[in-house]
Amino acid sequence: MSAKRPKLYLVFFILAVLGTVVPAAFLLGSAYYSEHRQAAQDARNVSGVLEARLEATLRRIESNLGELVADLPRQALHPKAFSRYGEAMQRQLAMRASHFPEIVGLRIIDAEGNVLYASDVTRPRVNVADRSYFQALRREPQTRLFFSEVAVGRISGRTQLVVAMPIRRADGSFAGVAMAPLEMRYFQQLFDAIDLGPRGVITFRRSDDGRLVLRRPERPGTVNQTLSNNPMHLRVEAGEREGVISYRAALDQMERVYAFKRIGDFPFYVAVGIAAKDFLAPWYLTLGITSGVELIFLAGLGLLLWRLDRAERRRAAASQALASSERRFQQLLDSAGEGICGLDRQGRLTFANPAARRLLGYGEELPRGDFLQQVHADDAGAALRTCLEEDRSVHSDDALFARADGSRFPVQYDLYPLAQEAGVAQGAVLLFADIAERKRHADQIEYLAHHDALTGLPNRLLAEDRFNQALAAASRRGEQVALLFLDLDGFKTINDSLGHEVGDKVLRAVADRLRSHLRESDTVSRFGGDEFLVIMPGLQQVEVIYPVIGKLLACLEQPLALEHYQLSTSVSIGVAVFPHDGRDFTTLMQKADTAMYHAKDAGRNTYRLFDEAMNLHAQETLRLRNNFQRGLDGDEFVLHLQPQVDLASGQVVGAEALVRWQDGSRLIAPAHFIPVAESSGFIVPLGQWVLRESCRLAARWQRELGREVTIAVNISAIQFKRGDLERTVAEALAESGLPPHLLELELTESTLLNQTESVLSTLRTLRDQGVRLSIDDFGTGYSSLAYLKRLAVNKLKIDQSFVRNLDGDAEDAAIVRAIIEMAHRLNLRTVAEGVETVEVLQSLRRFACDEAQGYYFARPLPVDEFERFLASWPGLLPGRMAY
Ligand SMILES: Nc1nc2c(ncn2[C@@H]2O[C@H](COP(=O)(O)O[C@H]3[C@@H](O)[C@H](n4cnc5c(=O)[nH]c(N)nc54)O[C@@H]3COP(=O)(O)O)[C@@H](O)[C@H]2O)c(=O)[nH]1
Repeated sequence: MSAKRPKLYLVFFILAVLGTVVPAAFLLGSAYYSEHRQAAQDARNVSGVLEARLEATLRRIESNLGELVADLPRQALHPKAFSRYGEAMQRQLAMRASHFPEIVGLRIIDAEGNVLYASDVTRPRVNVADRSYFQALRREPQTRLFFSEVAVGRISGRTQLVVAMPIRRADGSFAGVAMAPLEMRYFQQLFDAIDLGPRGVITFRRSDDGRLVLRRPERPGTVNQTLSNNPMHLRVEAGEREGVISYRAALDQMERVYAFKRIGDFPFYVAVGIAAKDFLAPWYLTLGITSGVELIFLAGLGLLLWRLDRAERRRAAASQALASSERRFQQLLDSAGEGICGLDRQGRLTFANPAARRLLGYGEELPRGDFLQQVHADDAGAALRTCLEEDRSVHSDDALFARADGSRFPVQYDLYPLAQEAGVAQGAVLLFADIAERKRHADQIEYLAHHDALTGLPNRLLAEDRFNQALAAASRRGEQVALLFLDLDGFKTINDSLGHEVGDKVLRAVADRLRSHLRESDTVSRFGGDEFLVIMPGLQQVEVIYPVIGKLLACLEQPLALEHYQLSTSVSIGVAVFPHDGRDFTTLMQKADTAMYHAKDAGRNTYRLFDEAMNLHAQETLRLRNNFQRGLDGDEFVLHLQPQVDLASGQVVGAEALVRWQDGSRLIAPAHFIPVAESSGFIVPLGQWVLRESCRLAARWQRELGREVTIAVNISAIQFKRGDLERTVAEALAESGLPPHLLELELTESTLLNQTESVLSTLRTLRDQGVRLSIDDFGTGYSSLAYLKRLAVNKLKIDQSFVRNLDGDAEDAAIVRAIIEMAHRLNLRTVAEGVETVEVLQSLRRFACDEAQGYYFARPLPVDEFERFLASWPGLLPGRMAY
């Protein structure tokens, strides 16, 4: 219905247009034709009147001229007859002419063209033999009547058209002319008196050749002009005597209705034209007014209908939008995953979407009675009911709803009061979602966020939280809390050599053991890697932790049986205690960590309690770490050289390069910074610098002093692991030009023990190039003979702990002697370090030790001092003579 209405408006409008425009057009059309007819009639009337008048004039002139010619004595035409006939002739002519206001006068002309008599001039002495009428009549004397062109008369001086009649003798020959010039001004005045409207015209023309005789209004240059292709003249030429015709005039481009009429039998016709613009002016006015009124009416009607149509369309669009909104709303309700229920003011269910029915286990039939009481399993129904009555919205993130079968499930819900109508609340909408799954996820996320995935132990976050709780309780009760920082010994080796899977099993097993040896109130946490933390809260005395630590050390010492492996583990433990060592988690953790490193340094598989000295040491370590690069860039590292003396020749045959750090005025010993450089990795660039500098010095001594002094350089285990030792050595040799046999690399036993096959091959390559290898601190480690053979080292450096007391300690002496003998059997040279006394020197010589190094000869010396020492060394050893 509503869709059809706009079309109805259009039909109505079209009918209105047709109903008003068509009659108006018809009436206007009738009026138009009527105006046309009237104009034609008017033109015809005027042309009829004018024709009658002009015909009468011409006929009277014709009869007068005829009478005059007939009555004229032919002797009067003789040139000398004027005296006899002149007066009488003029009188007669004047009398006749007085009846014709249309003519200028009457004239009698002889056969030579002399005007003999004139009605208005006594003795005219004018000749007209050159005039067309005269010549035409002389040529054709039988002509009845002749009409000339319009011209200015010679006697009158006025514009005229001559009507001429021939005078014939008895034998019919030409004797002269009688003529009457028509006064054009007279006819002009006659035409002017007729009102044909401002653009009306009257023309008087010749019917034979169309020449214009007279036109009203006048148009200069048009008189005597012929016509060509004029539609009216064509009809006259065709023989029509009268008629009506409409056309646009070529002369002024004006549309007119013309009525034309031939003037009796004379060769003239008169045409009367009334301009369309004149006779249609009232019609045009009517047309304008009618059209205006019509347009205003139709525009008003159109506007009204358009507004009605628009209002109708809007109404239709609004109701469509409402319908689709309702559809969408219904779809929303049906497809929503959330339960949506409508409630009345009494808490009764008015509707429930499919999700609500499914979640609550309802069928088609909705439950009756107080729905809120039924559904709210946690007894909050009454409270909710109150909110409903008070039009308050309610939100709950965690509530329990009861299903139809009585089972319960967790929900999140919102209760919104419905808008009031006429001041009365409409009830409420209840939206709820089953959050069981979400809760499970949240619990899972919560668990993962606070536990270590591998062992299931609390992670750092939860440990910190537990610690803070323990700390708060301890603060209240005046108790202490211990933090035990545990790091597995040698775990990295297990991981690297047996793989991560075995490593993970070890970690899980360690976690289980820790858990099983601690109380419920203690927290065991894993910090990632092989680091664990134990929090022991509520301690009255710190001493109670010692048996626990003992238990932990003991339980982790027990070999772990993992599938095919029987693995030995141990742990180093650092302990920090609240409030003694700090009052917050971060500080205590740092301190427990520091203490743990001291436990590692102390040989592992033990524990250390944090003390302030450890802290200072840790700070110093940090300071050194931060300043290493600056030291290297600023040339703060220097080499000191300690001579090595050949005990057979007494000559200085070598020097050990020992690095020092000139940190401002402080000269830092290597024992202080080398371990830090090793733990930070800085030992790699530092070791490269030592190698380059050592080679440069030994090459200079060879080049400048002509001395072949072997330079012994200490190589750290880290340089093997992280540095490109082979290339570094090659570059140092190439750069300095030192022959490889003058470079000796000092390696510790422990370094060699932990090396992989690739490191051993590096050493063999160096050895093959001619670089010497010596084993430093020999006797303190495993003293494995196997690698001596495999590496083909050149020299053993007997540790100074055996050498120093060699003289007074029989055991040390035996060890030193055994090392020397064994070395010699293996074809190795020996060097004893730490020689401080002449007695020790003598003993070494007795044992046939090859070289010696120690304070007895010189302390490690700066380069210039060493060079002076080298130059001044006498080459003689005490007791040499006795040897
Ligand atoms: N990886 C690198 N290690 C280096 C480098 N430079 C030094 N070091 C290692 O630092 C440790 C300490 O060295 P230093 O303080 O220089 O001590 C050396 C000697 O001064 C000392 N010595 C020598 N003779 C005596 C003596 O008669 N009595 C006595 N009490 N001490 C003496 O022994 C140290 C040399 O030891 P060693 O290397 O085992 O020959 C030291 O372990 C260096 O290895 C370096 O550039 N790289």
